[in-house]
Amino acid sequence: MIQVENLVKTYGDFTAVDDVTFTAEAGRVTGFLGPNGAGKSTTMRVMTGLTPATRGSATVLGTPYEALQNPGRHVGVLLDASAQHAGRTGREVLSLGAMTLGVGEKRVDQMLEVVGLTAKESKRRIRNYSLGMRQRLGLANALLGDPKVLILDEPANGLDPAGIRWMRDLLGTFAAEGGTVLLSSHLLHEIERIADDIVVIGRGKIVASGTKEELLRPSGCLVRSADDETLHRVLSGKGLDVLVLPNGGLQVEAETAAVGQVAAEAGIALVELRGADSQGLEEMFLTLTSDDARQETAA
Ligand SMILES: Nc1ncnc2c1ncn2[C@@H]1O[C@H](COP(=O)(O)OP(=O)(O)OP(=O)(O)O)[C@@H](O)[C@H]1O
Repeated sequence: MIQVENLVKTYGDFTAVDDVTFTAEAGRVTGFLGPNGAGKSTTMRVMTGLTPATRGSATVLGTPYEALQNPGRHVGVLLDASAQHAGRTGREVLSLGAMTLGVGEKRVDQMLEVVGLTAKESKRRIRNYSLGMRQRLGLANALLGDPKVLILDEPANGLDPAGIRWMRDLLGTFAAEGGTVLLSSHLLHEIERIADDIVVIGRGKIVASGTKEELLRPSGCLVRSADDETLHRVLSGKGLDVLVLPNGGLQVEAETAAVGQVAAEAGIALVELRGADSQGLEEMFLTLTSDDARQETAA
């Protein structure tokens, strides 16, 4: 389990992580999402003892990372697959890791097999690895100490479709066996498939967290009428949240029966009235972080 409580990280007068609280539970995969610069990597760096917190705390298995004895036996970390020593071979990196952790060389062979790096590839220098191969090696390194917790920053980056599916299965099995997985990713469709729980961060603050089902549950209803403008005014007048949909019609945070009643009282004929569809993760993410995302502007 990972617990982050009221975590604050400032750089000078800039607040990168602003009072962040969430839990990644054992036996579950938690997706950590946010636009560029939202504070995901900074939070993960604090969790893994690489950056000190300004205030608040992050604990892994109930203990701050830096207080864990032989942390690699408890927590597998992959924060930047490109940061591995380019002049070493994959096998050398894993062998050194195995020595530090006090696990045998046999574990190196096992992990190479788990991540699908062949004996020949493992003897190549990392500078000649593709990004996907570096990710696989990074994951092998993270798994080396047979940890209970995995903290992975963009692990799917650079993996081909088969690699992404392989990683999904691997992390799913790890969690099913009682492990805790926290992973960040910009691949929202992937997160939607793999994550049990989702935490969304925007400009250093948590903007949503909960189970995937809770967060993606449809809410409210869709209504189209002969006079949407008047209907909008009447519904808003009743204190209901109303959103004008780009392709016509309104989304209202209320039961269909209540909306029908309001429309009838106002004498507005309805063309369509139904429960809202479940919005996908991408839609939810863009809605929640629309204020925080950088706008891509043409030069
Ligand atoms: N050492 C540092 N000094 C100053 N500012 C920093 C430092 N590290 C991170 N930041 C700033 O903190 C903010 C959060 O950065 P962070 O890398 O955590 O974002 P992120 O959510 O991981 O983004 P991305 O999706 O782009 O990887 C950014 O504005 C970044 O510029």
